Amino acid sequence: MNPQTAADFIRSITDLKPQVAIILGSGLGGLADKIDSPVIIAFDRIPGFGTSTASGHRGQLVFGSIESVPVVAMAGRFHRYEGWSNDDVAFPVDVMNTVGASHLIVSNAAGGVSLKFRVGDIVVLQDHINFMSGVFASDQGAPEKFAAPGCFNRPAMTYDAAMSQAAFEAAIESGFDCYPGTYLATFGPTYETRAEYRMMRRIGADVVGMSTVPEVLAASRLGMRILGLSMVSNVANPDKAVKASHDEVLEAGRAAEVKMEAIVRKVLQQISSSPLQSPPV
Ligand SMILES: O=P(O)(O)O[C@@H]1C[C@H](O)[C@@H](CO)O1
Ligand code: HPA
Repeated sequence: MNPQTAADFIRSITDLKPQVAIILGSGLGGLADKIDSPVIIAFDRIPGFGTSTASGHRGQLVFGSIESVPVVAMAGRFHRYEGWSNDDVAFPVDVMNTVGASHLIVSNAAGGVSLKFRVGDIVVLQDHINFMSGVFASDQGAPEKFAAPGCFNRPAMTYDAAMSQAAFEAAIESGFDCYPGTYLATFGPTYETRAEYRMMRRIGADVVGMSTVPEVLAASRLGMRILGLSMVSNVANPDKAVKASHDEVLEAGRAAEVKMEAIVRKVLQQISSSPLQSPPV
């Protein structure tokens, strides 16, 4: 599916040109209710979009503004474990970029692998480890975009220093814990064994989740500036048998929404007052 077809459909409903795209992870969808003058489009109306089936994901694109910055938020996302291909998961990023977004704020709920994290902490992604199968290849073959010159290069990485800095400033101002970290993406949907958590900690992961990397790779390919945020929804403790559940993940997300909102507002204020200066790292 061509992103332009989806963009044309969206244009028939709203001519708002978003500067920033926001992907709201599990339990974090409430931020969509904070968007001024919202125009809501259900995913299943948009050509090429699937239907989000994971619980805690509403399945809507919400256009409007926050802090006077035009935004589009994805309330819900697609996951590989729901049966979508990498192209399906990344398609909305292409579409949001086609309708104008040059920046991406992508959030998720994730297990805290690093010993220092507590439930509700926010981790500002500096890098990722990709354990999802086949992320660089389409499940349907090799589409043109992946065969472009340079596609075998390391993705020009990726997470934006100035947007990260704004996130840390928001945490200091609002008085909550926020750390830099590396996200490890698994295919899911099972949570990890204790041995797997131990291995992830050893190889340098700070948080583990089941999303984000396909969207980040697409945004990186499109030259978007990217802020990645994980909300620690459960402590991935290799030393104690603790059961993780999706309900726990959703509940932690709702409790941490206020922190995500503080960060998003700060980043958007900085974008609107003086375009954030540093290039992507
Ligand atoms: O969409 P995100 O990454 O926030 O969803 C997390 C990861 C899994 O989909 C699920 C696990 O409970 O929540
Ligand atoms: O512990 C976890 N592991 C994988 N994905 C997750 N998403 C939330 N918590 C976790």
